[in-house]
Amino acid sequence: MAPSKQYSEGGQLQLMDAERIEEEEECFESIDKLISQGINSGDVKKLQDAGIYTCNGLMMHTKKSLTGIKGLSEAKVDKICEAAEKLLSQGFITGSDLLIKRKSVVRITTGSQALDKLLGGGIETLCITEAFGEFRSGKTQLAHTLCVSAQLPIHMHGGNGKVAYIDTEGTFRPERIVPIAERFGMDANAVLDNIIYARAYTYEHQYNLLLGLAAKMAEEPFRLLIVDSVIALFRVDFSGRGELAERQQKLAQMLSRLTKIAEEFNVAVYITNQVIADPGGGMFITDLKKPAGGHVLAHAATIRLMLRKGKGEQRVCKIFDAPNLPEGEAVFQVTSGGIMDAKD
Ligand SMILES: Nc1ncnc2c1ncn2[C@@H]1O[C@H](COP(=O)(O)OP(=O)(O)OP(=O)(O)O)[C@@H](O)[C@H]1O
Repeated sequence: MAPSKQYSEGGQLQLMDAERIEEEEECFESIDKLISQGINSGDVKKLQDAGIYTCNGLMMHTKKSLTGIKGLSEAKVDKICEAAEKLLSQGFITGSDLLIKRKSVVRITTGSQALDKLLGGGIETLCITEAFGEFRSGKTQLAHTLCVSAQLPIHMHGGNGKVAYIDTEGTFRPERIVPIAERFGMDANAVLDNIIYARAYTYEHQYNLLLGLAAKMAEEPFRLLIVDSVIALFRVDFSGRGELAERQQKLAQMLSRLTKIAEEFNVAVYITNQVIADPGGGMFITDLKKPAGGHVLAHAATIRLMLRKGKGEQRVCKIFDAPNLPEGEAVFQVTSGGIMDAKD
Protein backbone atom coordinates (compact mmCIF):
# COMPACT_ATOMS: atom_id res chain seq x y z
CA MET A 1 0.00 0.00 0.00
CA ALA A 2 1.29 3.46 -0.90
CA PRO A 3 2.55 5.42 2.06
CA SER A 4 0.99 8.77 2.88
CA LYS A 5 1.78 11.60 5.23
CA GLN A 6 1.46 11.92 8.99
CA TYR A 7 3.15 14.01 11.65
CA SER A 8 5.78 13.19 14.23
CA GLU A 9 5.84 14.56 17.79
CA GLY A 10 7.37 17.80 16.54
CA GLY A 11 4.59 18.31 14.05
CA GLN A 12 6.77 17.43 11.03
CA LEU A 13 5.11 15.46 8.25
CA GLN A 14 6.07 11.78 8.28
CA LEU A 15 5.18 8.85 6.09
CA MET A 16 2.58 6.43 7.29
CA ASP A 17 0.61 3.56 5.77
CA ALA A 18 -2.56 4.63 3.98
CA GLU A 19 -4.22 1.67 5.72
CA ARG A 20 -3.86 3.43 9.09
CA ILE A 21 -5.47 6.62 7.79
CA GLU A 22 -8.39 4.59 6.46
CA GLU A 23 -8.81 2.93 9.85
CA GLU A 24 -9.03 6.32 11.52
CA GLU A 25 -11.34 7.83 8.95
CA GLU A 26 -14.19 5.30 8.85
CA CYS A 27 -16.78 7.94 9.74
CA PHE A 28 -18.88 7.30 6.63
CA GLU A 29 -19.96 4.45 4.32
CA SER A 30 -18.67 4.74 0.76
CA ILE A 31 -21.36 4.79 -1.92
CA ASP A 32 -19.65 1.73 -3.55
CA LYS A 33 -20.99 -0.38 -0.67
CA LEU A 34 -24.45 -0.14 -2.30
CA ILE A 35 -23.19 -2.67 -4.85
CA SER A 36 -23.02 -5.31 -2.09
CA GLN A 37 -26.70 -4.54 -1.43
CA GLY A 38 -27.71 -5.39 -5.00
CA ILE A 39 -27.52 -1.92 -6.61
CA ASN A 40 -25.84 -2.07 -10.02
CA SER A 41 -22.57 -0.26 -10.53
CA GLY A 42 -24.01 1.88 -13.35
CA ASP A 43 -26.50 3.44 -10.94
CA VAL A 44 -23.77 3.97 -8.34
CA LYS A 45 -21.76 5.78 -11.01
CA LYS A 46 -24.77 8.04 -11.72
CA LEU A 47 -24.87 9.00 -8.05
CA GLN A 48 -21.14 9.75 -8.07
CA ASP A 49 -21.52 11.88 -11.19
CA ALA A 50 -24.14 13.89 -9.28
CA GLY A 51 -21.62 14.51 -6.46
CA ILE A 52 -22.85 11.79 -4.05
CA TYR A 53 -19.93 9.72 -2.80
CA THR A 54 -21.13 8.32 0.52
CA CYS A 55 -24.30 6.59 1.78
CA ASN A 56 -24.43 9.22 4.54
CA GLY A 57 -24.45 11.94 1.89
CA LEU A 58 -27.13 10.07 -0.06
CA MET A 59 -29.45 10.09 2.96
CA MET A 60 -29.11 13.88 3.10
CA HIS A 61 -30.89 14.15 -0.28
CA THR A 62 -34.64 14.11 -0.75
CA LYS A 63 -36.11 11.47 -3.06
CA LYS A 64 -37.31 14.34 -5.23
CA SER A 65 -33.77 15.56 -5.81
CA LEU A 66 -32.53 11.99 -6.42
CA THR A 67 -35.15 11.31 -9.10
CA GLY A 68 -33.88 14.51 -10.75
CA ILE A 69 -30.62 12.65 -11.52
CA LYS A 70 -30.62 11.55 -15.14
CA GLY A 71 -31.32 7.82 -15.49
CA LEU A 72 -32.70 7.26 -11.96
CA SER A 73 -36.39 6.38 -11.90
CA GLU A 74 -38.55 6.59 -8.80
CA ALA A 75 -38.42 2.81 -8.39
CA LYS A 76 -34.63 2.81 -8.61
CA VAL A 77 -34.36 5.64 -6.08
CA ASP A 78 -36.58 3.70 -3.64
CA LYS A 79 -34.34 0.64 -4.01
CA ILE A 80 -31.16 2.72 -3.56
CA CYS A 81 -32.52 4.44 -0.42
CA GLU A 82 -33.60 1.11 1.05
CA ALA A 83 -30.13 -0.31 0.45
CA ALA A 84 -28.46 2.74 2.04
CA GLU A 85 -30.76 2.53 5.07
CA LYS A 86 -29.65 -1.08 5.57
CA LEU A 87 -26.01 0.06 5.67
CA LEU A 88 -26.64 2.94 8.07
CA SER A 89 -28.69 3.23 11.19
CA GLN A 90 -30.39 6.56 10.61
CA GLY A 91 -33.27 6.50 13.06
CA PHE A 92 -33.50 7.54 16.71
CA ILE A 93 -30.53 6.91 19.00
CA THR A 94 -30.26 7.33 22.77
CA GLY A 95 -28.74 10.37 24.42
CA SER A 96 -25.83 8.19 25.59
CA ASP A 97 -25.16 7.01 22.04
CA LEU A 98 -25.25 10.61 20.89
CA LEU A 99 -22.73 11.51 23.57
CA ILE A 100 -20.43 8.76 22.23
CA LYS A 101 -20.97 10.10 18.70
CA ARG A 102 -20.09 13.62 19.89
CA LYS A 103 -16.74 12.21 21.07
CA SER A 104 -15.72 12.20 17.41
CA VAL A 105 -15.80 16.02 17.46
CA VAL A 106 -12.32 17.39 16.89
CA ARG A 107 -11.37 20.88 18.11
CA ILE A 108 -8.75 22.67 16.04
CA THR A 109 -6.55 25.21 17.79
CA THR A 110 -6.73 28.83 16.62
CA GLY A 111 -3.13 29.44 17.67
CA SER A 112 -4.20 31.53 20.67
CA GLN A 113 -4.81 29.81 24.00
CA ALA A 114 -7.12 32.62 25.11
CA LEU A 115 -9.25 32.22 21.98
CA ASP A 116 -9.23 28.42 22.26
CA LYS A 117 -10.42 28.71 25.87
CA LEU A 118 -13.27 30.98 24.78
CA LEU A 119 -14.25 28.43 22.12
CA GLY A 120 -14.11 25.44 24.46
CA GLY A 121 -10.94 24.09 22.82
CA GLY A 122 -10.93 25.49 19.28
CA ILE A 123 -12.92 25.42 16.05
CA GLU A 124 -15.20 22.35 16.15
CA THR A 125 -15.80 19.74 13.48
CA LEU A 126 -19.40 18.69 12.63
CA CYS A 127 -20.61 22.30 12.54
CA ILE A 128 -20.23 25.73 10.93
CA THR A 129 -18.26 28.46 12.71
CA GLU A 130 -18.80 31.93 11.33
CA ALA A 131 -16.50 34.90 11.96
CA PHE A 132 -17.80 38.33 11.05
CA GLY A 133 -16.31 41.75 11.55
CA GLU A 134 -15.06 44.81 9.78
CA PHE A 135 -12.20 44.77 7.27
CA ARG A 136 -8.80 43.97 8.85
CA SER A 137 -10.45 42.48 11.94
CA GLY A 138 -8.49 39.23 11.45
CA LYS A 139 -11.02 36.90 9.80
CA THR A 140 -8.72 35.93 6.93
CA GLN A 141 -5.65 35.71 9.16
CA LEU A 142 -7.53 33.27 11.39
CA ALA A 143 -8.40 31.27 8.26
CA HIS A 144 -4.69 31.10 7.30
CA THR A 145 -3.72 29.97 10.79
CA LEU A 146 -6.40 27.25 10.79
CA CYS A 147 -5.08 26.01 7.40
CA VAL A 148 -1.91 25.05 9.25
CA SER A 149 -3.22 24.06 12.69
CA ALA A 150 -5.84 21.73 11.14
CA GLN A 151 -2.89 19.65 9.94
CA LEU A 152 -1.26 19.31 13.35
CA PRO A 153 -1.67 15.94 15.09
CA ILE A 154 -4.63 15.60 17.44
CA HIS A 155 -2.42 15.57 20.57
CA MET A 156 -1.12 19.01 19.52
CA HIS A 157 -4.71 20.29 19.31
CA GLY A 158 -4.82 19.90 15.53
CA GLY A 159 -7.14 17.99 13.25
CA ASN A 160 -4.60 15.67 11.57
CA GLY A 161 -6.25 16.29 8.21
CA LYS A 162 -6.22 18.18 4.95
CA VAL A 163 -7.79 21.55 4.25
CA ALA A 164 -10.04 22.83 1.46
CA TYR A 165 -10.12 26.60 0.90
CA ILE A 166 -12.71 28.42 -1.22
CA ASP A 167 -11.67 32.01 -1.77
CA THR A 168 -14.29 34.42 -3.10
CA GLU A 169 -12.33 37.63 -2.58
CA GLY A 170 -8.85 36.65 -3.74
CA THR A 171 -7.29 37.21 -0.31
CA PHE A 172 -5.64 33.81 0.28
CA ARG A 173 -1.84 34.16 0.30
CA PRO A 174 0.16 30.89 0.18
CA GLU A 175 3.27 32.81 1.23
CA ARG A 176 1.52 33.61 4.56
CA ILE A 177 1.32 29.85 5.20
CA VAL A 178 5.13 29.55 5.26
CA PRO A 179 5.90 31.51 8.48
CA ILE A 180 2.78 30.08 10.14
CA ALA A 181 3.92 26.51 9.37
CA GLU A 182 7.41 27.32 10.64
CA ARG A 183 5.98 28.71 13.86
CA PHE A 184 4.26 25.35 14.48
CA GLY A 185 7.47 23.50 13.55
CA MET A 186 6.00 22.03 10.38
CA ASP A 187 7.39 21.62 6.88
CA ALA A 188 5.84 24.50 4.90
CA ASN A 189 5.90 22.72 1.54
CA ALA A 190 4.14 19.68 2.96
CA VAL A 191 1.57 21.93 4.65
CA LEU A 192 0.90 23.74 1.35
CA ASP A 193 0.55 20.38 -0.45
CA ASN A 194 -2.19 19.44 2.01
CA ILE A 195 -4.29 22.55 1.21
CA ILE A 196 -6.52 22.44 -1.84
CA TYR A 197 -7.54 25.89 -3.02
CA ALA A 198 -10.14 27.24 -5.42
CA ARG A 199 -10.98 30.81 -6.35
CA ALA A 200 -14.74 31.26 -6.94
CA TYR A 201 -16.07 34.04 -9.15
CA THR A 202 -19.84 33.54 -8.99
CA TYR A 203 -22.21 32.13 -6.37
CA GLU A 204 -22.96 29.27 -8.80
CA HIS A 205 -19.26 28.50 -9.14
CA GLN A 206 -19.00 28.54 -5.33
CA TYR A 207 -21.85 25.99 -5.06
CA ASN A 208 -20.41 23.74 -7.77
CA LEU A 209 -17.05 23.72 -6.00
CA LEU A 210 -18.82 22.38 -2.91
CA LEU A 211 -20.45 19.61 -4.95
CA GLY A 212 -17.04 18.60 -6.31
CA LEU A 213 -15.52 18.56 -2.84
CA ALA A 214 -17.54 15.53 -1.76
CA ALA A 215 -15.53 13.36 -4.15
CA LYS A 216 -12.24 14.59 -2.68
CA MET A 217 -13.40 14.28 0.92
CA ALA A 218 -14.60 10.71 0.35
CA GLU A 219 -11.12 9.80 -0.89
CA GLU A 220 -8.81 11.63 1.50
CA PRO A 221 -8.96 12.68 5.16
CA PHE A 222 -10.04 16.32 5.27
CA ARG A 223 -10.63 18.09 8.57
CA LEU A 224 -11.33 21.70 7.60
CA LEU A 225 -13.26 23.58 4.94
CA ILE A 226 -12.88 27.36 4.70
CA VAL A 227 -15.13 29.68 2.70
CA ASP A 228 -13.77 33.24 2.78
CA SER A 229 -16.16 35.03 2.40
CA VAL A 230 -19.37 33.04 2.21
CA ILE A 231 -21.57 35.99 1.27
CA ALA A 232 -19.47 38.27 -0.96
CA LEU A 233 -20.54 36.74 -4.29
CA PHE A 234 -24.21 36.66 -3.30
CA ARG A 235 -24.05 40.38 -2.62
CA VAL A 236 -22.53 40.93 -6.08
CA ASP A 237 -24.66 38.47 -8.09
CA PHE A 238 -28.00 39.56 -6.59
CA SER A 239 -28.68 43.24 -6.40
CA GLY A 240 -31.48 45.26 -4.92
CA ARG A 241 -34.52 44.40 -2.84
CA GLY A 242 -36.22 42.73 -5.82
CA GLU A 243 -33.67 39.90 -5.83
CA LEU A 244 -33.34 39.54 -2.07
CA ALA A 245 -35.76 36.62 -1.70
CA GLU A 246 -34.00 34.63 -4.42
CA ARG A 247 -30.60 35.51 -2.95
CA GLN A 248 -31.62 34.24 0.49
CA GLN A 249 -33.02 31.04 -0.99
CA LYS A 250 -29.78 30.29 -2.85
CA LEU A 251 -27.74 31.24 0.21
CA ALA A 252 -29.80 28.81 2.30
CA GLN A 253 -29.05 26.02 -0.21
CA MET A 254 -25.34 26.76 -0.04
CA LEU A 255 -25.32 26.81 3.76
CA SER A 256 -27.29 23.57 3.90
CA ARG A 257 -24.60 22.00 1.68
CA LEU A 258 -21.92 23.24 4.10
CA THR A 259 -23.74 21.76 7.10
CA LYS A 260 -24.06 18.44 5.31
CA ILE A 261 -20.35 18.39 4.44
CA ALA A 262 -19.49 19.09 8.09
CA GLU A 263 -21.66 16.18 9.28
CA GLU A 264 -20.89 13.77 6.47
CA PHE A 265 -17.10 13.99 6.75
CA ASN A 266 -16.58 15.17 10.36
CA VAL A 267 -15.10 18.40 9.03
CA ALA A 268 -14.91 21.84 10.67
CA VAL A 269 -16.44 24.49 8.41
CA TYR A 270 -15.08 28.00 8.97
CA ILE A 271 -16.83 30.78 7.07
CA THR A 272 -16.25 34.50 7.13
CA ASN A 273 -18.96 37.09 6.78
CA GLN A 274 -19.15 40.79 6.19
CA VAL A 275 -20.86 43.37 8.38
CA ILE A 276 -23.49 45.84 7.29
CA ALA A 277 -24.81 49.00 8.89
CA ASP A 278 -27.71 48.39 11.26
CA PRO A 279 -30.00 51.41 10.94
CA GLY A 280 -32.47 49.91 13.40
CA GLY A 281 -29.68 49.35 15.93
CA GLY A 282 -30.51 52.16 18.32
CA MET A 283 -31.15 55.86 18.54
CA PHE A 284 -28.03 56.80 20.46
CA ILE A 285 -25.46 54.44 18.99
CA THR A 286 -24.23 55.53 15.60
CA ASP A 287 -22.11 53.27 13.38
CA LEU A 288 -23.74 50.08 14.71
CA LYS A 289 -22.94 47.02 12.59
CA LYS A 290 -24.57 43.64 12.18
CA PRO A 291 -23.58 40.49 10.24
CA ALA A 292 -24.81 40.24 6.64
CA GLY A 293 -26.97 37.32 5.49
CA GLY A 294 -29.95 37.89 7.77
CA HIS A 295 -31.85 35.05 9.45
CA VAL A 296 -30.70 32.50 6.88
CA LEU A 297 -27.08 32.81 7.93
CA ALA A 298 -27.99 33.24 11.60
CA HIS A 299 -29.73 29.85 11.59
CA ALA A 300 -27.08 27.98 9.61
CA ALA A 301 -24.00 28.99 11.59
CA THR A 302 -23.75 27.05 14.85
CA ILE A 303 -21.08 29.25 16.39
CA ARG A 304 -21.02 32.96 15.49
CA LEU A 305 -17.96 35.00 16.39
CA MET A 306 -17.74 38.77 16.22
CA LEU A 307 -14.22 40.08 15.61
CA ARG A 308 -13.16 43.68 16.13
CA LYS A 309 -9.96 45.65 16.21
CA GLY A 310 -8.27 46.34 19.55
CA LYS A 311 -5.16 48.38 20.16
CA GLY A 312 -2.34 47.96 17.63
CA GLU A 313 -2.27 44.45 16.19
CA GLN A 314 -4.61 43.18 18.89
CA ARG A 315 -8.04 41.87 17.99
CA VAL A 316 -11.02 41.01 20.16
CA CYS A 317 -13.29 38.02 19.58
CA LYS A 318 -16.73 37.97 21.19
CA ILE A 319 -19.10 34.99 21.23
CA PHE A 320 -22.11 36.38 19.40
CA ASP A 321 -24.11 33.16 19.41
CA ALA A 322 -23.26 29.56 20.35
CA PRO A 323 -25.46 26.75 21.73
CA ASN A 324 -23.06 25.53 24.39
CA LEU A 325 -20.57 28.33 25.07
CA PRO A 326 -20.96 30.99 27.74
CA GLU A 327 -20.84 34.61 26.65
CA GLY A 328 -17.37 36.07 26.70
CA GLU A 329 -14.53 37.76 24.91
CA ALA A 330 -10.90 36.94 24.18
CA VAL A 331 -8.08 39.19 23.07
CA PHE A 332 -5.58 37.83 20.54
CA GLN A 333 -2.96 39.18 18.21
CA VAL A 334 -2.20 38.88 14.49
CA THR A 335 1.50 38.20 13.93
CA SER A 336 3.61 36.99 11.06
CA GLY A 337 3.34 33.50 12.59
CA GLY A 338 -0.47 33.75 12.52
CA ILE A 339 -2.93 34.17 15.38
CA MET A 340 -1.34 34.17 18.84
CA ASP A 341 -2.09 35.26 22.40
CA ALA A 342 -1.90 39.02 22.86
CA LYS A 343 1.29 40.38 24.38
CA ASP A 344 0.46 43.37 26.58
N1 LIG B 1 2.40 39.17 8.20
C1 LIG B 1 1.67 39.82 9.09
N2 LIG B 1 2.19 40.15 10.29
C2 LIG B 1 1.46 40.80 11.21
N3 LIG B 1 0.20 41.19 11.02
C3 LIG B 1 -0.36 40.90 9.85
C4 LIG B 1 0.32 40.19 8.83
N4 LIG B 1 -0.49 40.04 7.78
C5 LIG B 1 -1.66 40.62 8.12
N5 LIG B 1 -1.58 41.15 9.36
C6 LIG B 1 -2.63 41.88 10.08
O1 LIG B 1 -3.86 41.37 9.72
C7 LIG B 1 -4.72 42.41 9.26
C8 LIG B 1 -5.61 41.90 8.16
O2 LIG B 1 -6.48 40.97 8.73
P1 LIG B 1 -7.44 40.10 7.82
O3 LIG B 1 -6.91 40.04 6.42
O4 LIG B 1 -7.65 38.81 8.51
O5 LIG B 1 -8.73 40.97 7.85
P2 LIG B 1 -10.20 40.56 7.48
O6 LIG B 1 -10.98 40.60 8.73
O7 LIG B 1 -10.21 39.28 6.71
O8 LIG B 1 -10.60 41.78 6.58
P3 LIG B 1 -11.22 41.87 5.11
O9 LIG B 1 -12.69 41.92 5.32
O10 LIG B 1 -10.63 43.14 4.61
O11 LIG B 1 -10.76 40.66 4.33
C9 LIG B 1 -3.79 43.49 8.78
O12 LIG B 1 -4.38 44.73 8.92
C10 LIG B 1 -2.62 43.34 9.69
O13 LIG B 1 -2.88 44.10 10.83
